[in-house]
Amino acid sequence: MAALADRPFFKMNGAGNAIVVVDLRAERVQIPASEVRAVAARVPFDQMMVLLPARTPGTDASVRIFNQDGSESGACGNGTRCIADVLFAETGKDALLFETRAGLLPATRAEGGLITVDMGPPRLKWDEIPLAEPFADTRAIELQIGPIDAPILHSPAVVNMGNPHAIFWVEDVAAYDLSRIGPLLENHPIFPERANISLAQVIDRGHIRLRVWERGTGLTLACGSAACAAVVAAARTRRTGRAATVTLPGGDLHIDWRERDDHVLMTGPVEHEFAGRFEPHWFEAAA
Ligand SMILES: N[C@H](CCC[C@H](N)C(=O)O)C(=O)O
Repeated sequence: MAALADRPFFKMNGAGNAIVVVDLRAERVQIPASEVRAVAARVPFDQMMVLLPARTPGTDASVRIFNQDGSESGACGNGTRCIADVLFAETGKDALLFETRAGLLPATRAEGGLITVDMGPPRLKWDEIPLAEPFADTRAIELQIGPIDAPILHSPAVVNMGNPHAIFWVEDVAAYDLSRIGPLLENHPIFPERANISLAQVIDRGHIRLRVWERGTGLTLACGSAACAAVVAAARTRRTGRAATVTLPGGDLHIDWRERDDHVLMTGPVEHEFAGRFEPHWFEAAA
């Protein structure tokens, strides 16, 4: 029988980012990519967050984060807020610590029912992104698409927030066909682990508008780690300060790149949509 068959799940969203939450803390289960894709075909999601038994003392759960195509991500800010909301309700705690492939992520309650996740420090060296070749300055790397003398997009900033991001500065985020450009850039050979691709428009020193093509998933209404990466990239080039609001198609996220410890804090909403159970027959072709 499929590992996920018959398991209960929650469908939620974080600022519009579509999240499925599966709680497997009672046992340690292997989840084949084919089963992740089988779920995505029935309950469309951007990420599936799988809670597994805590491994490190002091943590509340370990988490695996799957994209629609079955690939894994080290970080998902919006999904982490969703699982925090589920565990806040279950445990009555105000602070939680999750272990992901990218490290330990603390989550806390914020004002107005919002939730804050500490996404840790950004990684900014070329081999930490990772890029396929050395660049001394990741604030703007040499990369462009379109005609050589009239590029459609060029010179992105690159940031690793537990996952790889490229941010292209544009005058108007709505002026591009991101569903066509996104896959070309996601799979560009400069990104050996692929990348999440963002178009960012600076509104003012405290406000960015963002559209994201997510690695392994595609166009999304919101991507938390991309919002963090955009503010880091903006602050590094003095486009904004270290704290800014990021407006995504699905809602607003508040990002604060804390001076004291270099950590990036992301605050935003979560929403419960429905609960369900993965039907065994969904996985028949996935075996
Ligand atoms: N939506 C997520 C990020 C997903 C990133 C994933 N697409 C990858 O890096 O493979 C967020 O809120 O941070």
